[in-house]
Amino acid sequence: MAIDFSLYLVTGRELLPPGKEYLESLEEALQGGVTVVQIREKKSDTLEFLEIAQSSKILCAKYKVPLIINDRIDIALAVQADGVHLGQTDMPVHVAKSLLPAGTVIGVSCNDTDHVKKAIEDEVDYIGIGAVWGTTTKKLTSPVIGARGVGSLLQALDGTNIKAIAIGGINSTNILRTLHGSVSSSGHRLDGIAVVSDIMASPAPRSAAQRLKDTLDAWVHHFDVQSRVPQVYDVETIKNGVVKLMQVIRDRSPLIHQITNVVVTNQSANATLALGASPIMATAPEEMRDLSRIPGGLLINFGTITNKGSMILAGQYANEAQKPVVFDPVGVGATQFRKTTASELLNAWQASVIKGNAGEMASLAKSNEVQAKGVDSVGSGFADPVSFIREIAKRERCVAVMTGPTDWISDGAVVVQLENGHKMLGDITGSGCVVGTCVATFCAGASLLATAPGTSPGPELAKLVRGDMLIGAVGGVLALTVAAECAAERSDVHGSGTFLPALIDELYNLKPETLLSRAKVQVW
Ligand SMILES: Cc1ncc(COP(=O)(O)OP(=O)(O)O)c(N)n1
Ligand SMILES: Cc1nc(C(=O)O)sc1CCOP(=O)(O)O
Ligand SMILES: [Mg+2]
Repeated sequence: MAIDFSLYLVTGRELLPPGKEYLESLEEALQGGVTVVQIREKKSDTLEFLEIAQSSKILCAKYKVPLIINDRIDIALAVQADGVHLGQTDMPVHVAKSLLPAGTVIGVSCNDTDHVKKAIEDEVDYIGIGAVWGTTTKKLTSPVIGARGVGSLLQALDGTNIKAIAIGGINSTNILRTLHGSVSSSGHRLDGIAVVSDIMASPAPRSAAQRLKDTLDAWVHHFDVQSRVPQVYDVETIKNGVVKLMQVIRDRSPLIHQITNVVVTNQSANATLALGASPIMATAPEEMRDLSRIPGGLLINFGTITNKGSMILAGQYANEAQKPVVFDPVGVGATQFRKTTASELLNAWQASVIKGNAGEMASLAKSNEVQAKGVDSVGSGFADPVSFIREIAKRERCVAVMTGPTDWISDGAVVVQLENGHKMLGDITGSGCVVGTCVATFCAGASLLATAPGTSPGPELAKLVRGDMLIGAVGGVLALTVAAECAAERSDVHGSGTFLPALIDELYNLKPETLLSRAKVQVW
């Protein structure tokens, strides 16, 4: 039997909120888009398990959704379930197969590659990979594996038809990260996610399921259509796209929420205003949820790393709201603490853009080709920056921006090379951080453009991060580097002290025609 595993509900009656009946909750979840249901009854005796399985089967049949039984072959036989789910210490697969009718779907839990190898030998139909994230629903016996851990188990399935579902702590704030982050380096991806508490503990299971399903459907569309048929970019498309975003930002003034470092807070806020957007430099965890609901973009510049909790929350809420998240891992190569924090953040949410200098990007890619010194990189750069930036974008499943005398930007397919800027940018503090601000502002513009009244965004735009993040990233870098050229040429600029205010002025007065005529863009 072919099962759609995309949104796999595993029941947990003990988690129902007060006043919610089990069958009412199950029916609402089915209406919200659950595609397969597993009955998991860890505390019931046999009769109660049987009755719950029977009543669930009737409801699932009404919505044409298959039913799977956790652990118990006898219950599966009694209710003629579509399948069983077995853990590593449950009945061995070959014994279960000898008892169950041919065609019964068999799934097993896998936590490491040996489990996956055995599942392949046993010719199971699917594996449940977990736990991805921490969960309070079940006492875990192995450490959580994170999205990247899922990817290495997925790779072990290459060349088989076995389906893969991730489980453990998945909810609407981390689903995007779970899906993107788990794609293996061979391109193997999940067939679905399994969820207990995000649906069962919800007072509104229909909308909880619907939220997850919407993201899943958009993900499948994005993966199947967008990634296979990448958008075609040429220099003119890019330049015109950037100019359009300049106008959108000035017309609609998106809110740019920035968690950044104390050194650059003031100039970042001023640069945002100069571009026509609205800055808010909020760091309190209590306001992260509210801010995510306002259209715009989020910049996380981890500079002095003082607000890690808020950075995690802000990114997760922005993912949930499908808003752009721009990550600037300032000085990430400088200390072990920075490296650990960067990977913690990148595991917690899905970045739309990662921006750094050569040293920072090398550190994220674990490459020794370019070294970092403090927040600066040393050396002459990468021998093959085109391949490097494309690979890091592919690996992180986002747009990657590497700044320097030449700026390199990629979405994993196309690579854009920019040759604008002025050496005086290196004479003021935090010019790299302000590039991050400009990128976040242009990405917010791209997000607003994709959802403007009168446009009809396809499902991939409506549900994943909205808008063209590549054009957003190029726009942010170009705006600042072209403004820097204009500022440096002014007769009232005598050194770094006069350069900074002139730079803000030039951003404020930047005209589309100036940008179009000065932009030095090459596409690879
Ligand atoms: C889809 C899915 N994946 C994993 C599990 C866990 O099964 P198991 O390891 O047998 O643990 P229990 O659920 O029995 O506690 C699952 N149930 N479903
Ligand atoms: C039943 C189960 N199995 C897991 C595994 O890792 O095998 S984690 C888990 C519980 C998942 O619940 P929630 O979605 O509420 O976190
Ligand atoms: Mg079990």
